[in-house]
Amino acid sequence: MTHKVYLSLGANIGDRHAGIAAALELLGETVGRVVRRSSIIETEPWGFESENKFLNMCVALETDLSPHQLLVATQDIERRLGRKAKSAGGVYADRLIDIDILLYDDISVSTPELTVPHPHMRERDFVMRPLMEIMDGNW
Ligand SMILES: Nc1ncnc2c1ncn2[C@@H]1O[C@H](COP(=O)(O)OP(=O)(O)OP(=O)(O)O)[C@@H](O)[C@H]1O
Ligand SMILES: Nc1nc2c(c(=O)[nH]1)N=C(CO)CN2
Repeated sequence: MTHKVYLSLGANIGDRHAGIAAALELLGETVGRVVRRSSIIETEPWGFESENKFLNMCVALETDLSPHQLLVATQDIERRLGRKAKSAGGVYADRLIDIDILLYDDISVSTPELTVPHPHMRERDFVMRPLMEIMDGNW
């Protein structure tokens, strides 16, 4: 059974374009087919102070993974690309790559590890601008 998912990608340190390109490649290998990708935008850090601007984009994929399998896969990609610490308690930090699960079909998930739709997506311009570019009106 194939599911449609929307992800947000962000990077604000290192070679940001290379980080995003590597994440897209690994998503294609381990998650599923990338069916749409937004343009890449440069954005000011949101929710924390840093002099390092982000590159952000959104992608739509078709996947056979369950929501939790998808979270494990995206976190594995973050680790493989050198991301060290996870955020805790809403305190953000610079990151080589961040992959957030925005939407998974039309379902809601609410577990300690995973909340879908992503709880902060609507208030984040760096998510909504690229997402609107690639949404096909089914949400
Ligand atoms: N929809 C989701 N997508 C990705 N991670 C999620 C989601 N819902 C809950 N999480 C949890 O959030 C934890 C923190 O993830 P991370 O460090 O990437 O947060 P963040 O991206 O800095 O902050 P935010 O969650 O506000 O975007 C993860 O370990 C994961 O279990
Ligand atoms: N501009 C921008 N700001 C952020 C971002 C991000 O991807 N882009 N991610 C965060 C934690 O998920 C916190 N702040």
